[in-house]
Amino acid sequence: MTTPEPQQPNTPLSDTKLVEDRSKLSKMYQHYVEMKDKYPHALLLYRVGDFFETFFQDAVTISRELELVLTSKHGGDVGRVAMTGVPHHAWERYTTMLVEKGYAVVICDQVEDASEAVGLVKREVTRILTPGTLLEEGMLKASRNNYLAAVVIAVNHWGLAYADISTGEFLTTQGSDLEHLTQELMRLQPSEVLFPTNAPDLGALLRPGETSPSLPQCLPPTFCYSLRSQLPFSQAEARSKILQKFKLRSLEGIGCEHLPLAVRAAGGLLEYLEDTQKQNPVSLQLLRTYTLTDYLIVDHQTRRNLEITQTVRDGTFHGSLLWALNRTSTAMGSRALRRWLLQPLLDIKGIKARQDSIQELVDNTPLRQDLRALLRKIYDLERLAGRAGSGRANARDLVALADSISLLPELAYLASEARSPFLKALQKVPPVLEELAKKIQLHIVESPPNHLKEGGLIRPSINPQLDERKATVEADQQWIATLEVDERARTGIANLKVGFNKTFGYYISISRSKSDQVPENYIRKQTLTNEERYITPELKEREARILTARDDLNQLEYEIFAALRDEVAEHADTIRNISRAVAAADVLCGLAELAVHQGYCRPEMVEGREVEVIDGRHPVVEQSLPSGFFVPNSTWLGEKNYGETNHVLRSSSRRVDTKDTKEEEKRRKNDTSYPDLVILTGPNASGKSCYLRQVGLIQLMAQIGSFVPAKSARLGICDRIFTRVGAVDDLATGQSTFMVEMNETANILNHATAKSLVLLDEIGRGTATFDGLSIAWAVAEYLAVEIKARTIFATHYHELNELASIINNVANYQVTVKELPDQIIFLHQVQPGGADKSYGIEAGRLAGLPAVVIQRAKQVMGQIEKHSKIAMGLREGL
Ligand SMILES: Nc1ncnc2c1ncn2[C@@H]1O[C@H](COP(=O)(O)OP(=O)(O)OP(=O)(O)O)[C@@H](O)[C@H]1O
Repeated sequence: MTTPEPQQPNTPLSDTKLVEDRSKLSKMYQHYVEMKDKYPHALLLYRVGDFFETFFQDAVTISRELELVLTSKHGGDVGRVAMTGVPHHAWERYTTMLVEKGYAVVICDQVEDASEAVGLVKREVTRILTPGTLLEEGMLKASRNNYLAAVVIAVNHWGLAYADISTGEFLTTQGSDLEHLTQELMRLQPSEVLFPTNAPDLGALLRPGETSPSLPQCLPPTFCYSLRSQLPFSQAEARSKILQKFKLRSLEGIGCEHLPLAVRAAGGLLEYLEDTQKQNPVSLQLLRTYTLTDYLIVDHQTRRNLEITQTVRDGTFHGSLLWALNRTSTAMGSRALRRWLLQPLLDIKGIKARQDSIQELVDNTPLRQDLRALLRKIYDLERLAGRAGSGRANARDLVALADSISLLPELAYLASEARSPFLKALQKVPPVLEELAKKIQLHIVESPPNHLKEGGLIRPSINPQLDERKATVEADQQWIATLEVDERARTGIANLKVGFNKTFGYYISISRSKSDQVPENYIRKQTLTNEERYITPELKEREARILTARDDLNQLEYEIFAALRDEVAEHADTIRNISRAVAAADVLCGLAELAVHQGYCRPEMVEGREVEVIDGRHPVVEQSLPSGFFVPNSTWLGEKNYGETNHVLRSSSRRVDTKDTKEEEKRRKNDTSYPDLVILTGPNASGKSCYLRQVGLIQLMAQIGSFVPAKSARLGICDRIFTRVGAVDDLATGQSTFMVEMNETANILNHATAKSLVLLDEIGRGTATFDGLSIAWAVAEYLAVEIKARTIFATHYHELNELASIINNVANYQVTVKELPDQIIFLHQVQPGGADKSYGIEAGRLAGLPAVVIQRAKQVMGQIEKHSKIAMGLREGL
């Protein structure tokens, strides 16, 4: 903790610690400092009239972060205090910016009417916002979950729990390999991670990039970490917290009774939610335990290299796989598709169930189109239920919820003939929800205002007391409305007006030239340049009645609304269950639409290891190129008898033409023996990387149950997909390009199995040619012989083509080009055989290297080739 520097005289106080004697502060600041003491690590927004003000150090931080003017205000006998503020109606916008920057924000609001307060206005903390505990619509991204995670690490084991309080999801797991914990956090991309510690910075929220010695190395520094006390994370505390929250007697039923670290993480997370959401406890679904091995493991590198949710180049959504596949119609659907893509399945039955639904929707175009048209009208039921469940929904939320629920019977009707289980799940709409929707529509006006305490929410004839109060207010308002006409007639003053302002209430306004004509019962209240304002005792009496009646009316409306919201809250889980079914149906409708429009096929999922793709395409590049420009390519991998039956592909470095590919395809029909490892060679920019990624993406798409961009496909299940693509310096951790490459390669060799799919692009490039080639050779050999993982190894080391003649389960493929006398044409076709040239100089020419450099490069290459003994040496030596 740093000691504050002494303050210069006359500069405003910018640190509460500098206030030596708090009694010298004015009353309000004393209260402010008291509150700030309770939340030293958060920014405190303190309501003063129409503003949320911040003082002392928070004012300095906020003015810097939000680029607001830093001013100061008299704080009592201590002099001036640093201050900045935001208008109260805009708090959500400013808070969102602060939370996005990784700050926790505490809202301290006025909880009594300032005009009725005796002494200091009563203020209380009404909301604590941290990155992982947001519920407000404007603060959340519709297309992705907002996860809060909790991590507990003990010797050789870890526990991880996570929740999205806006949708109610709550899951926990436990593992032993710390690498898996890191990967799981990278998959979830939580907005905030809780970590128990005994360190003195307890209670701090570390923003992304900020470090603390109490955080273990395996936790990626890219997230926000809230450092919490150990106690709620202890086994006994955590267990009882879970039992109490879900009214359970044992954890056996939810599968974590024997997973102490999973329990500790989940309990600690619940305690944090209780602590930060005191005013409105969040509603969560029953905790679920999951196992990492239930899903295809796609590590962070691979997810990045395959550009699943964002591109590598600039991190944008546009150009990612999710972008190419997303045809969903609802926010729930787009979140679900994202989750599916980040957690592909291993279970063939589960995959086939999704495929069956897609097939049904592909075959039945009217059903697909009708469902999609209806889904587009459905709001985010999942998050609406979440807000209602924790008492934060406003009247517009309830109307949106009711409108969406009332579309569900129509959805059920459309799905009534459906055969596949995912669509059948839409067939049952719980009657209680229909009743609830009707009740909301009956009670709340069609377009209610945003504010809940200013009336205008409830329809007439719902509550006799409410109608009565409304009638009184209306009668009095009517009296005032006719007063103007009556008084004009009575006084003969044609420009007499009745007006209202906040300070004086109702008044009668008369131009000064007519002031000698005012009747006797008028009492002068205010004189302006051109007019005089008067009141009458009767007018004031009416005014008092109107104001009190209106307050009562608004209060009663609010109470009726709140009771209705509580009723919705009781059914939050039911709404969420049906919204999960809607989300899944939406994803499947979208995937079916995509399959139809992009000409995808249903892959046959098999128990074996084969990866057989006929005329596959890259799902993203295909959509980015003009129609018909993408050249489809086939893939054959993963059948163990390869070497014994195959002779064609083992003839290395052979150039083949299209006829050979056709023959190869014909031969393949009767022969299921495919290599495990393919050495893929070809000129620069010919399409090797694209092909490599295409194979990975097709496999991944198949394991989420989607159809795939190919003429046909037969695919065995993969346990992991690994990629090693491109070379990027990891400056943040001080690792060189080559070290990053070697670390990633080591990870692959240590974790890949015969069921994995390994995609390697140019291993060994970042070092001297001999070292690089030797490493590449040894890595390929290890993968083919020791692990027998299905592998595509793209390389410019043509020497590796020799492996095919030495190892049975290795084959050579090349991406072909057409060579003309003074240029090459990229055919982007993958064919059997190995390439013997890279045409790198030609690529340099196309990129615009000066002609003299190209000329000189050709000369140098001629000489090097003459002297090179690399290939010969390897052939003889190995
Ligand atoms: N099958 C294909 N059909 C049409 N265009 C393709 C195909 N494959 C690749 N391309 C185009 O060729 C470009 C180069 O492809 P890619 O980056 O895969 O080449 P590469 O062989 O890996 O090159 P290098 O060895 O220099 O890394 C891509 O940007 C893509 O637009």
